[in-house]
Amino acid sequence: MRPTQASYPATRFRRNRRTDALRRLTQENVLTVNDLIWPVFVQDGTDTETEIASMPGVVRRSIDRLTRAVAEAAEMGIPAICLFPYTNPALRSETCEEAWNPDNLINRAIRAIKAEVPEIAVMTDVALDPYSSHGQDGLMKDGVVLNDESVEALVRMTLAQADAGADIIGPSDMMDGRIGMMRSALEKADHKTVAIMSYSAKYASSYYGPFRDAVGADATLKGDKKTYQMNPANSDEALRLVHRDLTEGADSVMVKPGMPYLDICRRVKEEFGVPTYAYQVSGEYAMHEAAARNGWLNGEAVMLESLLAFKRAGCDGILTYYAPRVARLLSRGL
Ligand SMILES: NCc1[nH]cc(CCC(=O)O)c1CC(=O)O
Repeated sequence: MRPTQASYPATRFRRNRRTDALRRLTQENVLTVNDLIWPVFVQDGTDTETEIASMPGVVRRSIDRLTRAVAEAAEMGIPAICLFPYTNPALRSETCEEAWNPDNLINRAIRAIKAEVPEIAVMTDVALDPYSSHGQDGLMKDGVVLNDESVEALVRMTLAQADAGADIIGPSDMMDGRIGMMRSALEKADHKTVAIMSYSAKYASSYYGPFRDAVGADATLKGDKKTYQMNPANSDEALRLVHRDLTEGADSVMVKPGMPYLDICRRVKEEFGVPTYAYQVSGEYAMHEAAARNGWLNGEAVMLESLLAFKRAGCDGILTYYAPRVARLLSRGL
C-alpha cells in the first residue's frame, strides 16, 4: 500500500488525534486479553511460594497455589499458560531422565490444572535445561551438546507431557529435526490433537538471565548456548527456521526474545501468515520493573505500550509475565 494524502493544509493529521473518541476510532491495532499467554513457574511443596529476586512481582508456586492462580487467570479470560519447573537439584543429572518421568513436577502440574481449570490451554516447555546437571538444553558428551540423541530425549519428554494432558507443546531447545520427530511420535501415540508451538527463532540472548535464576539453571550452566540458539545478528536465518518447522508440522511459531526482535516478528508474519507469537522474556520484564520500581518509568504505561508494540509488529499473541496484570487492567477498560 502506498499511503496517499493531500498536502498541508488540506491534510492535517492532528484532526484524527484531537479527542479520545477520534483517536479510538482511528486506532489500527488493539491489545486484548485473548492475546496473552502467561508463563508460570512451579516448585515442589504444599501451600508455598518463592520470590524470584531478579523478577520482582513474579513467584514460583507449589502446584496447589499455582492451580488457584491459574483459575483466576482463566476467570479473567487469559486463554493459555505456559509451565516451567524448578526441579529439585537432587533430581538433575547428566542423563536428564526426570524430564520424561510421568510423575515429574510438570506432569503433575498439568494434571492438576487440567482437572481444576479445564478451559485454559496448557502449554509446556520442551528442553532439558531444568533437568540437566550442566544447564544446557540437550544431552552433552565431551563438552558438545548432541543433536540427535537430544531429540530422542525431547520426544520422550513431549509424549509424557501429552499423556498428562498438555494442549500445546513448546519446544524451546533449538535442536535440528525436533519438530518432525515430535509430530510423528504424537501421531503414533494417538495424540493427534496436541498442538506444537515451535520456538522457531530463538536467539542466544543475554535477556534470559532472570529466567535461569527462576528455574535454577543459572548456577549450573557452563558456557553458553550459541551452538544451537541463533546468532542475534541474523534475520534471514529466522525465516529459514520458521519454514523448516512449518514443513515439519508446527502449528504456530514463536520469536524470542520479543522487543529487541520485533523486526523478525514482522518478517515472519509477512512471509508466512501463520499464527506468530513473541516471548517478552524475563530480561525484558526485569528491565521494565527495575525502571518502574525506581520511579524512572511509568510501569503501567510502558507495560501496555510494550505489549501493543507486538500487535503492531504483526504478532497474534505474546507470552508475558505481565499477563494477569494486563488482563486486570483491560477488564477495567484500561
Ligand atoms: N530452554 C529453556 C528456556 N525456555 C524459556 C527460556 C527463557 C524465558 C525467559 O527468559 O523469560 C529459556 C532459557 C534459555 O534458553 O536459556
